[in-house]
Amino acid sequence: MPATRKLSPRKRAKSHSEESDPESLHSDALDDPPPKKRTHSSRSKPTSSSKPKPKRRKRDVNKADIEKEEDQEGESDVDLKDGQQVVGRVVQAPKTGWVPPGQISQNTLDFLARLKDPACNDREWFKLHVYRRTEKEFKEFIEEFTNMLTEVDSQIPPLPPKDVIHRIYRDMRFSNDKTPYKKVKPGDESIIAAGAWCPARNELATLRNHLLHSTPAAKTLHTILSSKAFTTHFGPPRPHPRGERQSVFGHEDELKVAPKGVDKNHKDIALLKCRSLAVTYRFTDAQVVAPDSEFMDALRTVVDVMTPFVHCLNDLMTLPVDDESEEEDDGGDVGVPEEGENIVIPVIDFAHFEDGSSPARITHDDNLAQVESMFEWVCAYAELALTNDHELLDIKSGKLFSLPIETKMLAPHPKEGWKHRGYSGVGREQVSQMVFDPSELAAIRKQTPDFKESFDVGRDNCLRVSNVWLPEEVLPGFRDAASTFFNTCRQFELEKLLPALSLGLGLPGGGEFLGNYHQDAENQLRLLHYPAMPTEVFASGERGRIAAHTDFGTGTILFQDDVGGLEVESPRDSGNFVPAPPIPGTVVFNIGDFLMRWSNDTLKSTLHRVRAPPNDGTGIIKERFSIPYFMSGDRNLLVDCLPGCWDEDRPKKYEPVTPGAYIDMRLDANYYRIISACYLSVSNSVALSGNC
Ligand SMILES: O=C(O)CCC(=O)C(=O)O
Ligand SMILES: [Fe+2]
Repeated sequence: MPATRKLSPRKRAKSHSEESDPESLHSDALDDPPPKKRTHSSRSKPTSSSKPKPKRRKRDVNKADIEKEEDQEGESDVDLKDGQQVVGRVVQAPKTGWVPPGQISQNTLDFLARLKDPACNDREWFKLHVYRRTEKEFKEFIEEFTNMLTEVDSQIPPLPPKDVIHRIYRDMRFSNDKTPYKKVKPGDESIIAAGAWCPARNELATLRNHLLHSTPAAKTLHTILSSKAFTTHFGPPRPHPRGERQSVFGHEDELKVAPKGVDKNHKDIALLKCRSLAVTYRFTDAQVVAPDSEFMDALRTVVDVMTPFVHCLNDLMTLPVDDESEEEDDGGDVGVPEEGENIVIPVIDFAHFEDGSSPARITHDDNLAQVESMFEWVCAYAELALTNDHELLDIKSGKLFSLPIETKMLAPHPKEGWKHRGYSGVGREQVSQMVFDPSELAAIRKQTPDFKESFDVGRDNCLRVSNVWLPEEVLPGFRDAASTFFNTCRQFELEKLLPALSLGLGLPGGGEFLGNYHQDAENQLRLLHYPAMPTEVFASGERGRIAAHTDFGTGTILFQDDVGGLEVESPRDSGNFVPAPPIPGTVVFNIGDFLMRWSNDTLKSTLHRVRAPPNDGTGIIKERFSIPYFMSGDRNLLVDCLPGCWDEDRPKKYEPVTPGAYIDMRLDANYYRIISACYLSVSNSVALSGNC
């Protein structure tokens, strides 16, 4: 409730001196205990013996406000004795709505919110509305917070609140904005942040040196950034596709190009471009003012996750890089697991899935456990009874690509980029990972394109996109074999894979949930050929057969021959690619970006790439054949976050979207010259094999 306060001459003198010294406007100085006695009389103008009006009464609007508020409160009458004048009115803190020490009240948020209003952000308003109570509340909160912080992180010194709370006064000397107090952002924008913000030059150099040499500390950083707790709070360990904040990425000071002297294809280039390595966690106002110290508990959870990150950064910025432990990262040894890595890509055995015409169920508990474990993994091998059709990979597809180019061009990929059917020659497509900025795309496209050719096949009788076939006499039986292969994949998708995923995610409908969204899917089977190349082409390590990317859709089943070179990023160690070599009788399944979005990032799409296999001494890197089968949801069904993948603590991160709109957006980024086939990226690969 507002109250007028009379100031004695002594007080008034103090107030006058405060005008010229913003620091003295601190609430402690101003908001003295209320006068013991308040008198009521008509509000007096200063008497002739009063001192002149203070200069700072510069804004009539405030005067009017004061009068209005005083009148409203019926407290406009103040008996002024000689020598007294009203220099301001202190608005008392609300009487209700306060909370026990260690919590934040709505009163405090309201006060901070009003500071954002320029009409309030002036000294007069501040003096009149200083809520000493709010400040006290915040100091008590910080005291509790520091106790919690020092309990969780023993490296943090227990400093008193006054030493850690920022002053609210702005330094206006060099600013056009002359509002004196910092404007906090009201409305669900409270954050806790941790990390290294604009580290000094030497510290940044040391940190980058660790990354460049893949030191143990750098590996620890990757492990932390990719850990489940960290990604749940701060997002996947890679830059956001639209440059937004995600994990440590997306700060304004990030470099656009590689730091001087650093290879732009370095596996840690995204981290090397960061100048600040910091993460932020946001709380809604409702969370901040939640009763029973819920907010402090929530902060503790986040601090728990942040602590190893902070310790690791301290190491990265201070520990010298041990020359002995330097590992040259020339990219030439990709495909060979690093020593001590011991990474095993699980094999998911679908043998226990029921067979039959009705949607398959998982009938074996162990099997369900395996499916669940696949969610923790980038890439798993699962069994799929496609071994017979596999000959298509070796024979038909081999024959197809050895035809003369003029013959292959009898089934050209349509000019419309989105019609992913028919033949695309070497260099038509270059896979770019989530780059949507036109200038960046142009730069990527200037690089030599991926050396591969492809033939895309879709479902027969699709009205929107028809297949483009070679004349039958050119390659007899090819059309039949490719269609059969497509149908086998489709059957596996509907009867085994989608039910397994639905059950593994605990979706309603007994395994049928995801299948219902994949009824007319315009999936693509892509026959891929990477021609043999002289070793020198890959010698620098800068070029691979296909650049690191994630696939776009629900997921991809990927068949590969025995040449090798496929690698997937370890889910626990961002930037660390591990080989996913062919395992006889299995295929690889990867989860795509759309399913990641659909599942509110519960399932992670995983980066994969194809590097040249190690040099076998012949001077030639062997050709490679592979066949991805890209699965995507029904184009026009609007999908919202999957049930069970969001709740109050895990709010939905994405707007509903149709698979069609999402994939079109991704595909736009991928093709150049003659735009060729659809490219859906795989992550969380599962390899399928055996006798389901
Ligand atoms: O050739 C391969 O094994 C990988 C192909 C691939 O990732 C893709 O086409 O999306
Ligand atoms: Fe892919």
